[in-house]
Amino acid sequence: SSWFSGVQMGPPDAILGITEAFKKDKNEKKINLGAGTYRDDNGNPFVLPSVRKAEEKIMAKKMNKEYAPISGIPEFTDLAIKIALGDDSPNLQKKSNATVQAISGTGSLRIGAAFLSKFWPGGKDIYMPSPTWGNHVPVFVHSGMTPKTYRYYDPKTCGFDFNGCMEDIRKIPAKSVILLHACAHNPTGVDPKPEQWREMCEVIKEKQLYPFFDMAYQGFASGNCEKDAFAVRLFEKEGHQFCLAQSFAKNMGLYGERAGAFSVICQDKEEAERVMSQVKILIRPMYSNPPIHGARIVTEILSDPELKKQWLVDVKQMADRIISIRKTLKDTLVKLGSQRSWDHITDQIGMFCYTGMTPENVARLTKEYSIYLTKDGRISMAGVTTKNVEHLACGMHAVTK
Ligand SMILES: Cc1ncc(COP(=O)(O)O)c(CN[C@](O)(C(=O)O)[C@@H](O)C(=O)O)c1O
Repeated sequence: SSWFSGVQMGPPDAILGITEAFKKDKNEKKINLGAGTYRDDNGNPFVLPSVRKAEEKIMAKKMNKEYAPISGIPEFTDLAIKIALGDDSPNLQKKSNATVQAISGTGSLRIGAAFLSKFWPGGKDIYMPSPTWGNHVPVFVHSGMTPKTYRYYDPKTCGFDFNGCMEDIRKIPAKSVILLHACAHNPTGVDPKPEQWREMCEVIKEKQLYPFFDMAYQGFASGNCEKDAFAVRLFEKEGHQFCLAQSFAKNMGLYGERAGAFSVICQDKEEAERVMSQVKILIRPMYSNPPIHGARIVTEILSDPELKKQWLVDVKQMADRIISIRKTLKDTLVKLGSQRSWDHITDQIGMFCYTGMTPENVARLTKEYSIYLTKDGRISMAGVTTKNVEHLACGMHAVTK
């Protein structure tokens, strides 16, 4: 027998495996609503004009291919944390942030999980919203932390279970870590309202909990970077120390470039320097130093006022298409005579719509209509276009009436 005869075949990834199945389907009316990757109204991947311009500028500079520092390209990390916290951030003035470049959002979360697993002084439980992004659990489990949940989604309204959420947060033991989606919650598309964020901010401080923000959609949710960073900036203003995972995969369309950043907002500059030194010690044996091209693109865009202006147009264009196709989908379901309420399709925000469809509904949609989505009924709205929305609405109406 061979060395690895004991290795079992593992299941396909719940999200990325959908695309594999979609590719095998021969039906020309097939629709892929699985992975959270933006598509234009012709169903094609979208490279932002601001990204193309930034790449031209980078090529013209004929830069070398030297290693980046372990903590990444310094201009990139400065610009990344600045767009998150805003120009007048008190922590940026004090330089009390320890920010490293990471392998996109997943890599930021993974470094954060490894850091907290080793240095968090409290319990190693991390409280996540229920439901949360499928990959959150393995990222923290592989890093030695124990995932727990707090109520977040209300299946009755397909909206936010604010009361349940607050009740559960109040019960979390002091000095626990709580994971918060900064905007565009995945998979539900349900975000707290500003006044609800204020109450959550209060109770998280009162209960001495440590926020870990995952901000993978800044600018992509509402089309406005400031608006989408509301929760992170509120917590900073209210004096929380927290950590933050950022991704430029969606808001700059840099999926495969893997550009992201991980930050720990510390007490002061001296503490940030100690934390930074330990985060670098974690990174070095993981992948030594990060990829340079994506970080250079982000740096070009965020450091050049003209390119940044173009980017804000590009990201708002993506957000606006999602928002408008939500309305088209809902209106088409109503036009087809569906008796169900589909208000949540337009109430929810960001890449995803948590439709409320059951695994049986999903199985029929895939089998009978070649429509591919995750078993939990989540659809990536980016996969919906004016060309396929009719087919999608027909399928959704047929399986839910
Ligand atoms: C909340 C959240 N956090 C972090 C990430 C990581 O993203 P990246 O490492 O590419 O920067 C995603 C991406 N989630 C997906 O959009 C999704 O849920 O389909 C998809 O890209 C994925 O990897 O699953 C996410 O939705």
